[in-house]
Amino acid sequence: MTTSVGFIGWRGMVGSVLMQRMQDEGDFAGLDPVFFSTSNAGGAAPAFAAGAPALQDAMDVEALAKLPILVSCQGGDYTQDVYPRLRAAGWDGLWIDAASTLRMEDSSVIVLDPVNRDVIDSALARGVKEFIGGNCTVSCMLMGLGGLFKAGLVEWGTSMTYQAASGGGARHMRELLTQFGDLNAAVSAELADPASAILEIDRAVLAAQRSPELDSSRFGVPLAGSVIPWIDSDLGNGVSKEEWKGGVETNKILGRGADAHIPFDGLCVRVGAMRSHSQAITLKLTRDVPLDEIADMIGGFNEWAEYVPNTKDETTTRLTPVAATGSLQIPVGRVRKLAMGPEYISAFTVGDQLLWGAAEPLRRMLLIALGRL
Ligand SMILES: NC(=O)C1=CN([C@@H]2O[C@H](COP(=O)(O)OP(=O)(O)OC[C@H]3O[C@@H](n4cnc5c(N)ncnc54)[C@H](OP(=O)(O)O)[C@@H]3O)[C@@H](O)[C@H]2O)C=CC1
Ligand SMILES: N[C@@H](CC(=O)OP(=O)(O)O)C(=O)O
Repeated sequence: MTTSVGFIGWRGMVGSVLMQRMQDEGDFAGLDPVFFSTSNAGGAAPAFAAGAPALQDAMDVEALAKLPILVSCQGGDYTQDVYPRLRAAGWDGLWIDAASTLRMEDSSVIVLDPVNRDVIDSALARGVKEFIGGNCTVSCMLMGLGGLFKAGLVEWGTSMTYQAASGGGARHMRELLTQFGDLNAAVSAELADPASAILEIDRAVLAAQRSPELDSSRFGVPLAGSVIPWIDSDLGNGVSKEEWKGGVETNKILGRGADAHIPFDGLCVRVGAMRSHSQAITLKLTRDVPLDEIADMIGGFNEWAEYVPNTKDETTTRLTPVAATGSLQIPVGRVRKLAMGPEYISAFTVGDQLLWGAAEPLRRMLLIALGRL
């Protein structure tokens, strides 16, 4: 028997990675996919889905409500607008979503099954209908370091992130590349001349970065050759929404109620990496644990967490966005005891935030809902 599943947002950054993973894993077998669009209703369904009907209007609640399962990677504004109207129209199906809109609702579960399969299964048994992918940095962090959290070893943690342009979506990646190109073009003649003065090049690049001509419409300020230490909205108390998610989502995924919250906080920073989010983490452990035991707990937690020995060679070859992108593996390295005491450890982890940070938990949630995983 085939199941009809509606896909919204399938051509965006997260959606296209999800579509690729589903093709790679043969997940479309036994599915009748129906594709929706906010911009091209009536257009052709994607070529990989032979036989699928033409694109349907993603704003058409009646069309959406015909499907028993909907998977949305369209974004938070879309969820906020359409989801309540779907429920108001009496739709009783399963909603699987990448957006943050519903994550902290009591009615929803944040899905990251290698960490919280028990939470997902009990929610399904209770009739929960909202399964939401977690924030990318949180999901990648828990995929890598979840073994320490699950062992009850983390008293508190802090994470300083280095988040790639792709976290903003397809158009943000294009903007970063365009900026790199424009900056290069501003000094290409001088670069070609080994005798040209580096300070002249530096001045010309800075002038191009500060020029209103440089397209910064997506990020708001230049990212190429710079960093932006604020991600997502301003909560008005000095905390960015991205930073707030780190604490609340970590605890919700782990199923820890208010009385058992693990304090987790830090600063979130956008950097000019294309894809894959990195984070430097400090953990205060509940007791002094030898480093080799910590390494075993990290690497043994799931088949994707990968302990990277704390040497310069291993770190620089395996622990970068360039090394991690496109892979489901989550390398965790730079693990050492800090000068503050034997219970304080550092770690650095990188994860392809479009895989474990976004598409993969949704793909697996769909398989769980279909009884295939
Ligand atoms: N990017 C990330 O790392 C993560 C994102 N998320 C969440 O996932 C949701 C979707 O994010 P993301 O995929 O990054 O968003 P995108 O901006 O890449 O895509 C969202 C939608 O934008 C429309 N769109 C307009 N122009 C383009 C274009 N040139 N190329 C592709 N799509 C275009 C598409 O809708 P249409 O086809 O209808 O026109 C698409 O579905 C958001 O809620 C986000 O917060 C969650 C975790 C990580
Ligand atoms: N905010 C993240 C990506 C993202 O979309 O996260 P969330 O799904 O929590 O809004 C970033 O920009 O890197």
